[in-house]
Amino acid sequence: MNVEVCSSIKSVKYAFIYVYKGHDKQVVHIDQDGAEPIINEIKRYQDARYVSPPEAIWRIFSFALSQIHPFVMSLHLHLPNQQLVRFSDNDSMIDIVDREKDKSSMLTAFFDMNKMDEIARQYLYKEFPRYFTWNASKRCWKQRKKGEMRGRLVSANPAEGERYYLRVLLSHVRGPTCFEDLYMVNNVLHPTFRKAALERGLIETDDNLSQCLTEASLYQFPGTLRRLFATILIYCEPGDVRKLWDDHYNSLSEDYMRQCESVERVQTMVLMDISIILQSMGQHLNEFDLPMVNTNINLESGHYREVQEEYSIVVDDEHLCAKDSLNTDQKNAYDEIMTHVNQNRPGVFFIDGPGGTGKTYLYKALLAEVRSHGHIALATASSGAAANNMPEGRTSH
Ligand SMILES: Nc1ncnc2c1ncn2[C@@H]1O[C@H](COP(=O)(O)OP(=O)(O)OP(=O)(O)O)[C@@H](O)[C@H]1O
Repeated sequence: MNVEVCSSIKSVKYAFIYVYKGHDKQVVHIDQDGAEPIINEIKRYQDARYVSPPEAIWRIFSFALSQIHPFVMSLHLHLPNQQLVRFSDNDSMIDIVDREKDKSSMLTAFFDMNKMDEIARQYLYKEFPRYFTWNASKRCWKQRKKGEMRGRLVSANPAEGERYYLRVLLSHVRGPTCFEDLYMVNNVLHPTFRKAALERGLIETDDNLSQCLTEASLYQFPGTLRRLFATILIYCEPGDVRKLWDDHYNSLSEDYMRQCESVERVQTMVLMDISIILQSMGQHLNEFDLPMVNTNINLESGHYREVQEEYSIVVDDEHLCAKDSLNTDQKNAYDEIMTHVNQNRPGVFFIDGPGGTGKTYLYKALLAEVRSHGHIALATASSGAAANNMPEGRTSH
């Protein structure tokens, strides 16, 4: 049995990736006899997914793939009159606009409930599903009698402007009965949610931006966080960019840190990623107070980042020496496989043996040998636990 111990919410983020990333699959390409196939191994590796027998059985029997307890409800977030409306191709535009039902959303119904019910006013929007149930057909909230539910306000990026500040306000203001209540601070009606949030002291410092990154780092992966960081630099004008960088560097570089041992190289890779995003938005890295990119580090030798990562694997001396202590069966397999590698001949080998007979030991010796010659050896397994047994092993999906 594989047991995963999650010690922080961040570990949970990685555990859940398997639930949400979609099922495994395999891509097969059949070439015509005699035709010289064009093989792009990297693309194949990126595209190929694999349906393992346990997963196939699990799906054939329609066993549940995941379960959530307590249920989490995602709460609508929209600006005034910008709620989502559903319609079919044949509906007339006038009917769609006039349809009373569509004027009500979870958010406006939350305002309506606050108007009617004094008790409701003590809760934040995100706390609402705990005490009220959402009736989707009648578009209204009703007092909860049983069951458990948590609310999660859908995320908003600071680059979205007003929608983001509306989210900030809804996360702090209890009992609003309409959008105007959120624009209103100390009896002054402000023209924007941003101004109202500022007046309430919710966004007066970079704390707010830092909080946004901290919150995002709980469920977003480093690539998305780097995009968010670049977006913040451009649209949110943080006062102290270097502090924001220092405080969130670990989250921004989490993936590269796992793949690469050189601290300087990791930093350069993160900065280069951010630089590319900034350039796509018309700005340059050197306009911000960020560490200098070390131009001596060449990241361009491979077209694909995956190639770069594979080349940067450091081979363990112990694994390099393993080839000298293989037993006879291991040595036979090793020689056969290495002969194919050295003569550049294709081949598929199946190594079988009872538990503890040295299969992984052999893989380590093979991986070290191939990698030490500057070649790429992809170590994959169908489960995370098995992949972890091999140096730089990965789960194949
Ligand atoms: N030729 C060898 N010389 C020294 N130690 C070895 C050799 N082959 C295997 N071992 C050791 O034996 C133990 C079991 O080997 P290994 O983990 O490779 O087995 P396995 O077949 O992969 O097992 P499982 O199927 O349970 O994963 C390990 O501690 C490994 O270091």
